[in-house]
Formats: sequence, C-alpha cells, structure tokens
Amino acid sequence: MVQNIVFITGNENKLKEVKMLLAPGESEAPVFELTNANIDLPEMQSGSLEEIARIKVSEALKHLPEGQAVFVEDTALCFDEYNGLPGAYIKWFLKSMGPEKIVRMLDGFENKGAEAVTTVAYGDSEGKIHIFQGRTKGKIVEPRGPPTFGWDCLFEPIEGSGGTYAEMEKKDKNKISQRSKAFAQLKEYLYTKAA
Ligand SMILES: O=c1nc[nH]c2c1ncn2[C@H]1C[C@H](O)[C@@H](COP(=O)(O)OP(=O)(O)OP(=O)(O)O)O1
Ligand SMILES: [Mg+2]
Repeated sequence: MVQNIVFITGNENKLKEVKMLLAPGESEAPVFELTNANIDLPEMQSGSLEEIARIKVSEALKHLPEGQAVFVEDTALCFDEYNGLPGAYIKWFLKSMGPEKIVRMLDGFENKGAEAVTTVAYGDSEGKIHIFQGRTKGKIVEPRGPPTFGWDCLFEPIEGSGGTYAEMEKKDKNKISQRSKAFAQLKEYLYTKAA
C-alpha cells in the first residue's frame, strides 16, 4: 500500500529539492506519495537543532488528523568561528540583513569555515518522532550565482567543484548537500520499514 506523507513547508525551493530527493529510483516501486501543506508553524528557537525539528513536527501533528504521517525539516548554517551561530537563526539574519551583510560578519576573521545542517523530523502514523540529520562542510564566500534560494549564493561546499550552491545545477547540489544526506536517511528508513 502506498502511504501518504505530508511535508509541511512554506519554502518552495526546499519542496522542489525534497521532491527530487525522495523520488523513487528507476527500479523502486514507490512506497509513499508526497503531498505538501503550507502551514505556518511556530518555530521554537533553541541551540539544539534536533529539539527545534522535534518541536516543529509536534506542532505539525496538532494540525493533522490522527494517523497522518508528516515530516518537517529545519535548516541551519553554522559558522565555525562563531561556534555554530547563526545556526537555525540564519533565517532571521537573512531576512533582516540579506546575504551581503552575512558575509561581512566574518570580515577580520581568517576562518571562513561553515557547516550547513538539515534536520528532518518525521512523525509516523503512530505519532512517533524520528530524527535524521545531514551535514555538509564548506566556506562562506562573496555571493556568487543567482540569489534564488536563501544563502545558496554565499556557501561554497568543500565536496563540490569550487562553485557555490547557487552556481551548481540542482542535481549536483543534490549529490552533496546537507539536505540530500538527511533525506537519504529518511528515504532509507521509509523503504526498509515498508519491506
Ligand atoms: O539549502 C539551502 N540553501 C540555501 N538556503 C537555505 C537552504 N535551506 C534553507 N535555506 C534558508 C531558508 C531559510 O531562510 C533558512 C532556513 O530556515 P527554515 O526554517 O529551515 O526554512 P523556512 O522557514 O524557509 O521553511 P519552512 O517552512 O520549511 O520552515 O535557510
Ligand atoms: Mg521555517
């Protein structure tokens, strides 16, 4: 039976990537179908990325009929020099300062190292919560590439071929991104659970 799972997000770019990442492989029979709901969930802030995701999905479960499987994700951008900040607060930094000024935060520091982290919280049909996390290391650079998606233009992953996320094709970002690593785990979980 194909299970319906709702992804709650208001972010179109995330949705696009996640749809690609969770698509069944050529030889895989689909075990779930994905739908999207854009519910503006309160996002508790915390130093713990797991806790943020866990509370975000608990809020989501309150809006849904019992037995409905759901997931959310929260994505953080952590500067080495700032011991992990802005982290989950990156959303609010982007909103008020824009990407240019975020780069300026590291002026005067040699260490431009950063880590992108996506934390997925999946609430299963019994209301149990499962957490998956993916991390990709890189550095903060002067914005390059189209400013289409959040901080993509200022993050240059180490594993890539030297471009920022914004300069990469979606399929190439999806090979190395923190989101792809987190969702590979969710996908694996959903497929093995169904087996
Ligand atoms: O791969 C990414 N590349 C660049 N920027 C990104 C990425 N992924 C999230 N972002 C941005 C969106 C938001 O400014 C912040 C995360 O905040 P976050 O709460 O997870 O996203 P959101 O509020 O836009 O969507 P949601 O409705 O799923 O909570 O970083
Ligand atoms: Mg959000």
